[in-house]
Amino acid sequence: MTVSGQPKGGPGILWLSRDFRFQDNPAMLAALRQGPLLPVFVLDGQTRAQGATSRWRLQQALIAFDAELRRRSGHGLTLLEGEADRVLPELIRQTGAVEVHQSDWPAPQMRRVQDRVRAALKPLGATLVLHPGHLLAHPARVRTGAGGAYRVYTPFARALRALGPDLPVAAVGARISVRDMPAIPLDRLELAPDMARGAAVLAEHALPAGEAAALARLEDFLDHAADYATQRDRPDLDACSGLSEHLALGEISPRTVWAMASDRLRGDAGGIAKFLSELIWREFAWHLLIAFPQMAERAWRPEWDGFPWRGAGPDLTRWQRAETGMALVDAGLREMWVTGRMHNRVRMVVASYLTKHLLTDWRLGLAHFEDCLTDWDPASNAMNWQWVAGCGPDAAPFFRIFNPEKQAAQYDPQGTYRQHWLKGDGAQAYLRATPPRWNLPPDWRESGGLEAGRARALAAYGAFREG
Ligand SMILES: Cc1cc2nc3c(=O)[nH]c(=O)nc-3n(C[C@H](O)[C@H](O)[C@H](O)COP(=O)(O)OP(=O)(O)OC[C@H]3O[C@@H](n4cnc5c(N)ncnc54)[C@H](O)[C@@H]3O)c2cc1C
Repeated sequence: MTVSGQPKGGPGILWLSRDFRFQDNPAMLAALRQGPLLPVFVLDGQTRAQGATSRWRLQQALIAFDAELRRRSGHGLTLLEGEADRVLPELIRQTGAVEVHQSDWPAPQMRRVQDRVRAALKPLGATLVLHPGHLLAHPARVRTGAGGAYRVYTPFARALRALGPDLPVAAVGARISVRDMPAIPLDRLELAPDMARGAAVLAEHALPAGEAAALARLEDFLDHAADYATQRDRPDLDACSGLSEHLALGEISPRTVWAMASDRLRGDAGGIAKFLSELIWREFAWHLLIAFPQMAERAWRPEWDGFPWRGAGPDLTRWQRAETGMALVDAGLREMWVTGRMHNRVRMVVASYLTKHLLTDWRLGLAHFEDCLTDWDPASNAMNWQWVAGCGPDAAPFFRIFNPEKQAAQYDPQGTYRQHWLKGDGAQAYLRATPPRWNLPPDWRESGGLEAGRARALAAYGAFREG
């Protein structure tokens, strides 16, 4: 065993999977204490299994990180292909390093890879050292009185606030020493060749990637956060932070976001306080996923495993193609297809429509979001889908069925958002971005059926309850 933090003379291997940043990055600091930094990204099966859009966004994160690394050191990121439990031991043999440092991404798929890497490093006398960085607080800190996981947001949030999130660590220096290794050139990387919509459309509408963009976005949001609490549910306004994809990839740490937002709390009339409580929702999602790693596959409440969800079929296809005929639902799905983003309020309406009016299995909706979102996050996606479907912890009850028309009237009162995506420039962009084989009509068509869908959902729920 080696003691982390002691210089060994070899390079300090930093195995990146998320957390592409130079601020608040304990794993990078620890690797730098070993010697010159050797930052490695391993293009493995687990990465290729991600949805196409999040792979595309990951590529943007890698490019931005590599550019900043070159600015600070003159050398780039080492990109290698293969399974991490073969690639990393080989790197250990080549370099003589004895530790691999990683910022922990506590997703079940990464846990499996980490276990395999640990086993492969052991015969070489090398170790995998995991560092915090993806969450506000180390998961072991926030426990119930009995030492278990919370199941309800409010007591979880209270406990986290009482303990206080961990503090960010010092930023890495402006100049660092980086070890250059033969690697796949980043400009040859094509992480999402299978993306069903044109990457060009996504590139045109995507937000800038990288740590500098994340910090600028946060600063800008904090300058205008006063109205966040009252306007965050309005998809027609630009009231939200847009930070989720930066957080999903760790281009900024939640601890930095918390610290910078908390500094501005004084004098704020509730906007920033509400924003901090949303950040705790992200933390709660990870808390749940760590406690229940099957959260993306199985209902949190086991009794819901027997609910008669419908599988794939024409309803799902129409939903995926934004052809349901429900204005707010189709507008949201079009927004996601073109930009890789969807407003939170609209996500709830879209998910409710699929799982309730169309009685379709929430896992099919979750998979479509996973394929289409630039901010895909396994914890937030699974928690929210289960929340909407009614089968998760602290979930909205199944009989709470969002009415897309009422939601639209309340949250898009002038119809600007719907107009843009169904008839305006957004509609044109959407039609350009859809595969020709979908053969979509040029004009969006409205359809009815809300009441029938609601009645069918309630009847299915009633029969399910009666057993
Ligand atoms: C069905 C469904 C699926 C979702 N899938 C994802 C996903 O894959 N990835 C993802 O990051 N978010 C997901 N969300 C949560 C939420 O919609 C997005 O985090 C939010 O829209 C991001 O925009 P923003 O950064 O401007 O948010 P802001 O309103 O500015 O909120 C600030 C931050 O708080 C966190 N946050 C806000 N709302 C939620 C929430 N409901 N759950 C968890 N964290 C939240 C995010 O990190 C966000 O960046 C999902 C929501 C629903 C209803």
